[in-house]
Amino acid sequence: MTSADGASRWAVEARGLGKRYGRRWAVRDLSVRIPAGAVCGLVGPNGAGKSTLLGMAGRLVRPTTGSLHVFGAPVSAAPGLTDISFLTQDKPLFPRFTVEETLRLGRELNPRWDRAVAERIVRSGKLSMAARIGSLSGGQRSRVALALAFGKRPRLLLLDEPMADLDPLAAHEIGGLLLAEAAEQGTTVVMSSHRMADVATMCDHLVALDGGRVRLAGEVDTLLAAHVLVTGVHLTEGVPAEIARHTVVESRAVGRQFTALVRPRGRIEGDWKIAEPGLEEVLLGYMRSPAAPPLLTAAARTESAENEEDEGAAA
Ligand SMILES: Nc1ncnc2c1ncn2[C@@H]1O[C@H](COP(=O)(O)OP(=O)(O)OP(=O)(O)O)[C@@H](O)[C@H]1O
Repeated sequence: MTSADGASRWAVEARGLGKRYGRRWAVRDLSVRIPAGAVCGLVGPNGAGKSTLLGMAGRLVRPTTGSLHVFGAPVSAAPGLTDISFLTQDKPLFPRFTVEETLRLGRELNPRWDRAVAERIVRSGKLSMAARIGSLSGGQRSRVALALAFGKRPRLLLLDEPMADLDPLAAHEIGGLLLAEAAEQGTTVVMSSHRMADVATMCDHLVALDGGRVRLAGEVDTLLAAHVLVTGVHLTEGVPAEIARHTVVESRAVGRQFTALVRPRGRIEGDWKIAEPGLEEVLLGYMRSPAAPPLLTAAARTESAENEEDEGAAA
């Protein structure tokens, strides 16, 4: 879909997207949208397919099946090259270059180079422009790599675990910087992370993968609002009938104490305590329960999937 000014509303749109390595699918039959302007967390256990999806959007990995559009154009189309900046997990930089030489290379390679943005990111870490990359700590290198990525002024910034080697203070500082720069430049950010706290504080959208498939996708607030935590006393085996009427993502009983993560289809009857779950509780519930049906909010569903099961507050 394109908006009135001709720009696509969707930064990323995958339909039936798949990537197979040998006989094994890393990403399988994936249909999902990420709106332009979103800061989207890409989460899931090791081997879920996060890097593969980022790699396909960043043109480092060629899809086996399906289609992938970035801002409405097929990802393979040449004109979009400068629109995308992809920071891979290994954050490749030349160790013998100084910070200044690294930024100069960024300027020479990128026609839309924004020197002020790149230098601001570097200077806010109190890095010397004369320091060699090889002499920097992991976190300091991450900062230079982010400066390069933002200096490109991409419309879509793909970050593969950008906070992985940062201490909590640096992660907090770089996270804030990233959000401020993204908001100022209108950049869409898709970042993979295992750090739920970062995702919860930074991201307004979420795509959760497991086994190469989407388990949850959409606005964080809408996804959270679609779930409740139900607790109470239950004397018999199994899920109580009044709970089983709803979509039960996960349930467990310890003694007489019953707990369930539920996508309610209307009011939950009975003497149950109902609470709002946190993002981590929802994500862990889906990761522990592979049989629970996936949930994509209306904003995340592609048209081909729009007639699929409609339930809960997220529909
Ligand atoms: N180049 C490759 N060759 C063969 N298999 C691969 C390759 N890249 C990824 N895979 C496989 O694809 C699956 C998904 O891997 P991917 O790196 O996308 O997962 P991930 O979610 O990013 O994991 P992590 O959280 O550990 O970084 C895994 O089973 C992995 O072994």
